[in-house]
Amino acid sequence: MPVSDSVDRSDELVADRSNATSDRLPINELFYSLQGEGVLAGVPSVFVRTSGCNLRCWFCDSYHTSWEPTHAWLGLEEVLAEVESYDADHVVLTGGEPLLQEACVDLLEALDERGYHTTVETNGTIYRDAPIDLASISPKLRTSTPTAERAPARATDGRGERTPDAGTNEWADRHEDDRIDLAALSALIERYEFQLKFVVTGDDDLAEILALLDALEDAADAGIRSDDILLMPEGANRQRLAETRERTAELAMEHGFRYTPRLHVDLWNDAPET
Ligand SMILES: C[S@@+](CC[C@H](N)C(=O)[O-])C[C@H]1O[C@@H](n2cnc3c(N)ncnc32)[C@H](O)[C@@H]1O
Ligand SMILES: Nc1nc2[nH]cc(C(=O)O)c2c(=O)[nH]1
Ligand code: SF4
Ligand SMILES: [Mg+2]
Repeated sequence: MPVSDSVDRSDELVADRSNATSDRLPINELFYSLQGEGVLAGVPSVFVRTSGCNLRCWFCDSYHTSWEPTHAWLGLEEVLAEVESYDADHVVLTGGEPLLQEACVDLLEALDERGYHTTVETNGTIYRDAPIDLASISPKLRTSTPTAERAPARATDGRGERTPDAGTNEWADRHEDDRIDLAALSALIERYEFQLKFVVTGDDDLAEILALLDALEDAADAGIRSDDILLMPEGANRQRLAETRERTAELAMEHGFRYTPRLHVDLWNDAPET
């Protein structure tokens, strides 16, 4: 279900409380696929993708929810009806940053009441109290921060007009300031079953991952097992994944962490709604 029918200024999606507190959600896409990442990789799932993000990773594979957010505002009942039209037990709420949206709590409660297993894909900067079966947390490392050299990439099919420097200067500082929130991360891992899924661009990321895990273990009243930590190769398309996946797998083995593939990219490259 392609629902990207309008373009909002990103600030409005992050800051507009009147929308955020309504029972409507800015939906960028809603589709049925296989969970492509993490401990539930391979599980048939309905994906509900909200628009709007408080960060701007240069590599974001969901450009139209972050750098140039597009969406339709759908009521809770409309979202539920669409979800229920698929024969699936698992729902993945993602974005953009889904936990920006206050209405996501009502959606998660309604999904829980209907017996769905819910995964929330989040960058870990926002905590909300909701029936979440798996908090799939992907804290952003400093190599995610946009710079003049690392600007948002164009999809291989040429979708979207992506000017290489779109918003880079404005967002670089904001992204760097906001990407790690130890209090939010602690609250998430204390309250929910979780996985910590790090996007790996190269060897330099590991020192930061290890330091963050140390800081989080000190801050949170929850244990972190190596099984909870997943390294995922950076790559929005097959070509890029081919460059990053082998080294990411080696790093996972060196440190006793899990490796997660990006099954949907292997299967469908960077096609929308997959
Ligand atoms: C688009 S994000 C939406 C959820 C949330 N904003 C987040 O970042 O976790 C969904 C997942 O895709 C990952 N991701 C985004 N772009 C990627 C890329 N180029 N390569 C690998 N993973 C990527 C994110 O780290 C996250 O785990
Ligand atoms: N198939 C598939 N699996 C996914 N797992 C997490 C995704 C996301 O964008 O959050 C995602 C996605 O976009 N597609
Ligand atoms: S936090 Fe998630 S949605 Fe936001 S820019 Fe980064 S990868 Fe994209
Ligand atoms: Mg995705």
